[in-house]
Amino acid sequence: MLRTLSSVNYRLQAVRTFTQTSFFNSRYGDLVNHIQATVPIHEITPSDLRATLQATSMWPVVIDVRESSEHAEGKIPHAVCLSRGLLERDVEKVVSVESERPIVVYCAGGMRSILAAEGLIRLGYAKERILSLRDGFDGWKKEGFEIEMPKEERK
Ligand SMILES: O=S(=O)([O-])[S-]
Repeated sequence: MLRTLSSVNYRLQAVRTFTQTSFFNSRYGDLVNHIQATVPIHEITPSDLRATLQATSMWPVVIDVRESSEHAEGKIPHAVCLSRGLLERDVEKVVSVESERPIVVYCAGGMRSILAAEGLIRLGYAKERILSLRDGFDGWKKEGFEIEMPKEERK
């Protein structure tokens, strides 16, 4: 499905159902699936996000909602780190509710970002602006796309 979001074309992915794995309990999966059944949150693939970041003059705001302990493995270039726990509190410092810029949220595997996206919509961000990165940072890495490593901390 191709959808126009301001000047940016996104190929939106069909809503999918998450099945339980050893990484999360079934209630967590049920919660994510419930959001996808009721809201739902649009997803973008790593390839489509990369193409968008390379092609468009209207970059989406990319927000990394992983915890700081997960940043050692790097992040998507230019992404803003705002962990899931601080997202609703601090997101307006990064992008305003009134802005038309698309927002892509990502986590490690693509589930927490669904919850994060729902939180943004509840805050008042237009649903049409919000995308979750399918398969998250793991999917981005698997494609072999660029990774920005954290700067060495000064001692
Ligand atoms: O929430 S997660 O997909 O990063 S495990």
